[in-house]
Amino acid sequence: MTRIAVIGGGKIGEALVSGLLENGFATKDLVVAEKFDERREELAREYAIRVTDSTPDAVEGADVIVVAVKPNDVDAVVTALAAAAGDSADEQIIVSLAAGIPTVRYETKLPAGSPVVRVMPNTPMLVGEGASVMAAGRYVKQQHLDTVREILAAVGTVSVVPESQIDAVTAVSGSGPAYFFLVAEAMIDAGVALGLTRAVATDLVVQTMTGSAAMLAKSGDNAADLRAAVTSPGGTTAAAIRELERGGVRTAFYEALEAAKRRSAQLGAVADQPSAAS
Ligand SMILES: NC(=O)C1=CN([C@@H]2O[C@H](COP(=O)(O)OP(=O)(O)OC[C@H]3O[C@@H](n4cnc5c(N)ncnc54)[C@H](OP(=O)(O)O)[C@@H]3O)[C@@H](O)[C@H]2O)C=CC1
Ligand SMILES: O=C(O)[C@@H]1CCC=N1
Repeated sequence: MTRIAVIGGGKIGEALVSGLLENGFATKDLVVAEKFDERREELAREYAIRVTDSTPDAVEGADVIVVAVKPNDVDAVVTALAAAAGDSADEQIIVSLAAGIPTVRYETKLPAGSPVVRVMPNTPMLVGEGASVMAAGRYVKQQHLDTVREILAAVGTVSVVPESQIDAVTAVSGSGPAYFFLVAEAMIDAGVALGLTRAVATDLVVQTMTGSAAMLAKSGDNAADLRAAVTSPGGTTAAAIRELERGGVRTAFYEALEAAKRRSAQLGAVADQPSAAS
């Protein structure tokens, strides 16, 4: 089995570990490096995996190294990986989950030829329903992508795009769960305002979201047609949609996703980085 070291045991690191363990990966094949003492204890207790405070310790003997720290912490991790790389005889695949950080940022510091796969995952991988999108770095071969795909496929769908599209992917599916949670939160509050108990409103919203997503995935109809099918002439849905359109919901989504994509690009833009060609 592939041995995986996860650097950063925060929200997305935990979602990955938890999803992998739920889906057939063995505790002995997973190790997490995490800076924060309490968090280390929490992860070790919850998942019975090895958790260390040292990146060099975690990556020793790993086939795949997943970097799951905040974008600002990536450079420090890459420096540690570069120092540790000399100790490893075997090729290790680096998988970067950090929003915005380009593969070249790793490649310029790691030993020449290091395979770096940039991945944008999302938190539903915690329940095996993630959407992960991979982009290959300069030295990545098909066999590296196959290995990473096998890991991510245990926790959801996996697709591949050119790295130039990863900021857009981040705006759609990386941040996407937050948009749906926001809509759910607003609908639940609105249901409560109409007199439903919070428990009833929550159950109804969750099931309506689940059912709607299942219809989109399985019916073969597109979103516009499915929405039209709910909207009876002169009925309740038409009255509601008119208010949503008046509130600018559609424009708000265009603007929101543009802002997310822009922010992703900003996170990766560091003025003094060498160019990909150097
Ligand atoms: N959350 C999400 O939905 C998604 C996140 N991502 C990406 O995943 C990355 C992590 O995000 P998220 O999990 O939300 O962030 P978190 O802050 O929850 O987790 C990062 C963890 O890494 C720890 N850490 C920092 N530096 C090191 C280090 N050198 N060695 C070991 N551990 C370290 C942090 O500790 P401390 O807090 O003490 O610094 C923290 O516990 C980000 O780059 C983000 O862009 C991608 C897709 C979705
Ligand atoms: O908000 C963020 O920056 C991260 C990346 C995608 C989802 N969460």
